[in-house]
Amino acid sequence: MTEQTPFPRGSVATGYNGEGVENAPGQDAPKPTLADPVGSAPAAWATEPEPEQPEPAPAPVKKAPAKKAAKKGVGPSGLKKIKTRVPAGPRERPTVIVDNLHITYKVWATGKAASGRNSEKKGLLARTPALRRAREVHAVRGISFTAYEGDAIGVVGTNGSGKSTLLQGVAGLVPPARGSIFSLGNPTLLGVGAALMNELSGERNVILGGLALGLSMEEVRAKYDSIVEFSGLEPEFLDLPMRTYSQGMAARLRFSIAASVSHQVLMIDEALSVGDRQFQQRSEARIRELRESAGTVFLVSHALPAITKTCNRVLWIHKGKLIMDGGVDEVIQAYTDSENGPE
Ligand SMILES: Nc1ncnc2c1ncn2[C@@H]1O[C@H](COP(=O)(O)OP(=O)(O)OP(=O)(O)O)[C@@H](O)[C@H]1O
Repeated sequence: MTEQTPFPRGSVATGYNGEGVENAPGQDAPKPTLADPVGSAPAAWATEPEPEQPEPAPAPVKKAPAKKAAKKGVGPSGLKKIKTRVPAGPRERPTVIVDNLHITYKVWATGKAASGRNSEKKGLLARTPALRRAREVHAVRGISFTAYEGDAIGVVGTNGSGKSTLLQGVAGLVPPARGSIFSLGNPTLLGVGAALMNELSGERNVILGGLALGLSMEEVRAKYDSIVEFSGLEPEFLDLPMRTYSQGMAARLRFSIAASVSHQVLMIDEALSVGDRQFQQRSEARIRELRESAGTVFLVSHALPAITKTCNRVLWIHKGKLIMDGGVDEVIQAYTDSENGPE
């Protein structure tokens, strides 16, 4: 479990110079230009930087073996540092600016979260002080990028590299430890775990989900048939509680509800991989439409072909750092070729 704090909202990012972004992944990415940080743009929110904390004493730097250190362009993680230019595209207006974002989770060594003062005093752990030391997982380490209207951004990386955490940060579900996130509108995160009500029928969940997305009852009624049709669920299932659905069926319904409205920023975390082939094709086409309607779509997936077909840009994350940000072909190629690439 994570330790969460209320997520401040408020100021606004406008006037960003929307040119191609030169990115030295995870390290020397340029600072976004934020003119008029408070006020006049469409509804937006931003995290507020935390008050300055004294920097902890630097950990002793482990020297890389002489042979490796001599290898030009290779960072301490053993990954080749690659500078890329994000391909010129429909980059008029930024929709998401992530500036030097750090996200940490605090967990007890036993796997229990540091959920409150009392948890220290309760149970067996209280008698075994060595075990109940909190551990910090630094899941996102200084990531910076800017997303633009019309961008469909694939996010790739091995298991545990920080992809989901990054999207959860952008969605405001986990607070940044450091850094800032600026966004137009409220980014919608569609994950496999996104909550619908298991005890309610599919039909009720379509209505509930539509209302939760800000549609009026009339708009939900008008979209109802197309949502059900898109999901491909047999009509008889719509009367049954969601808990009787398979994981794939539930994921299809969730995607269909979320994709029925245009989002300024829609983030999809592995939700596509659970549907069948036909549904995946429909979903990929819908992502392209959403992107064309000037929204920004983020797609976290281990299915590289899905990313190749739907995205114009890819972020490669490794151990919480942005390794590469660029066009689909070059990033997928570098990721696939890397020893830190797909398992
Ligand atoms: N709720 C949590 N509490 C503590 N640690 C977490 C939590 N969620 C993720 N982590 C840790 O943060 C790191 C990044 O995890 P994250 O789920 O973001 O990776 P991912 O790239 O999405 O992985 P995958 O491809 O397996 O879904 C991992 O080390 C993981 O163990």
